[in-house]
Amino acid sequence: MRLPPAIINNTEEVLREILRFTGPADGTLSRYFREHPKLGSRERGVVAEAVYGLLRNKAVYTSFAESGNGPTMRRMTLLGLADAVGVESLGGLTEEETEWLKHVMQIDRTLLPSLLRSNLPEWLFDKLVARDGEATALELAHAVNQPAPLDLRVNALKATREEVITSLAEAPILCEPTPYAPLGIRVIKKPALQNLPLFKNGSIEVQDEGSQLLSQVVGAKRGEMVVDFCAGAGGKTLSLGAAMRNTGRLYAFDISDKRLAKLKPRLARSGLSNVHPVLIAHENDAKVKRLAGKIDRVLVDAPCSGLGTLRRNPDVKWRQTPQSLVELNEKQASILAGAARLVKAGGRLVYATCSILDEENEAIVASFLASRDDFVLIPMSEVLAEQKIDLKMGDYLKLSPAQHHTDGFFAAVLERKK
Ligand SMILES: C[S@@+](CC[C@H](N)C(=O)[O-])C[C@H]1O[C@@H](n2cnc3c(N)ncnc32)[C@H](O)[C@@H]1O
Repeated sequence: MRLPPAIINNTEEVLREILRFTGPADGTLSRYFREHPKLGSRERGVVAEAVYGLLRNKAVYTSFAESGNGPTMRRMTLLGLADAVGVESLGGLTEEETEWLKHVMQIDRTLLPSLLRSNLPEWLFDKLVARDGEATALELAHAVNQPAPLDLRVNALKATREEVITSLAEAPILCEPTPYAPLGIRVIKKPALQNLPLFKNGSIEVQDEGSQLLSQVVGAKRGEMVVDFCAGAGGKTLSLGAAMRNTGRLYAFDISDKRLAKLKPRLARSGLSNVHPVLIAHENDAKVKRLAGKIDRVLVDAPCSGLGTLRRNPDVKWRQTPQSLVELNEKQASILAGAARLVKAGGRLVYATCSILDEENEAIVASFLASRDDFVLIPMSEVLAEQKIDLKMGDYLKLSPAQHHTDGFFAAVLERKK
């Protein structure tokens, strides 16, 4: 069935706003849908798919849109929509538009110049090529340009992975165990989960396999004192609390009360009672200093560029700049130094990001270690062996959408000498 012609105007309207890049695309899209309640669920789905497709392929679509006649933004919109539903499903096109769309959708994109084909901003593509070579950079660019699968984590306090898989199959929801994370499940299509009893009773949470692995390398155990220093809405807090079997004490620090507020209902579902959310003003807050030298494990899931999550947030690549990276690097180093004072002798500090860039990852860890001879790096290969995770890594956890089919994550484990 053809889509109503009005959907082109809706998509163009929201796209115009999103392409100003004044805030995250998902937030703008949700607000637009709230303000346009008459859009049905099918239409919303199509608008969202077109917008995300366009953000993923913005470089190529901009160059296509510059060919042909008429306003560029309309042609960008048509490309996003044609990609989402096919040219035949679009109503309200002129004959010329139909012909033009059919022509550009057939262009062999593998023949385009590398930078254009990567759909990355030039500064980022150049950085990746300088580090990995052009072929690997293009492979990564291709992998981050695909939509992410939906991964779930089983809450081991409430169910086993096998029980959840059986129960999902009855729904029926097609899924399979994730290859590396022992409690992960990859859902084949993307059903609405919110109303499933398994979700309501806290047996499952949505969490990318990479994020699950990152929590696991923290190695939090029963009865320990643990701090999740940048807890946000608590994706990793929940997995750490479950790994501690709801014992010990887990502090969830963050400077954003909005994000910590989102943790509350998730905590209620999870059945965890060992988690203490704490709003801090900054990394040197007196609440941090009071716990100095007392903590067994500290996770710093640092604020970062988010360039490892482009599969979910394709707008991020157009919103980050070399300048914003410099500012993030200063913050990352300062948060790591602030969090380090919490760690007791023999305790561990885990520095992590969802970035694929060395300057947010290895470089921050190297400069921390250069100034702190009371910390040593524990090679990730050892940590993974301790955790019985079958993944080949060197000193660091470096997960890549191209190789591991997770979001791009980095983690380093540092131990305070006894
Ligand atoms: C990558 S996000 C955390 C995601 C979260 N750990 C999860 O798994 O869902 C980084 C978080 O760091 C917080 N943050 C920024 N500056 C901070 C600081 N100085 N101290 C503590 N948290 C900070 C941000 O509010 C944000 O929630």
